[in-house]
Amino acid sequence: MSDSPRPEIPETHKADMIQASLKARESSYSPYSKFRVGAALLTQDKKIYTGCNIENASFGAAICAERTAFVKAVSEGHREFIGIAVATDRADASSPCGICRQFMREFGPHLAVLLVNPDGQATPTSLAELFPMAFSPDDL
Ligand SMILES: O=c1ccn([C@H]2C[C@H](O)[C@@H](CO)O2)c(=O)[nH]1
Repeated sequence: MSDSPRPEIPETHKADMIQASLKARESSYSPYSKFRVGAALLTQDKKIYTGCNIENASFGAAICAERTAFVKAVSEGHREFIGIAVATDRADASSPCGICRQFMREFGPHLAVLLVNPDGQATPTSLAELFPMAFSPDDL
């Protein structure tokens, strides 16, 4: 692990990111788990892409909110990101799954992560903290 300071979402965008993640959560298609997740991803040039989890009758075909947001942003030409806010219905918030951590790591280790609860309270962390010693493009 590196000793570099934790990356942060700029104060100018924090409230918008929190609100965008909570709003994206409302689009969650989660009839099976009933676990709603919304994500808001901030690109280097300060655009916000949102995503929600989208489940499927073939359970393994579900996609998480974080990856939905990344897929939308990358497919619009973005490759560099500042941070992501992730909102769930849990009062103590919850943390991105392992597949999403790997997916996010592809686009760099310096990602700020905000874990948002339904009241909009946000716990700051980072991808480096959530996913130390990751397998990354540098390994290939
Ligand atoms: O980081 C995560 C973890 C889970 N989910 C979704 C997948 C599934 O629809 C539901 C329950 O696992 O939550 C996300 O969107 N992001």
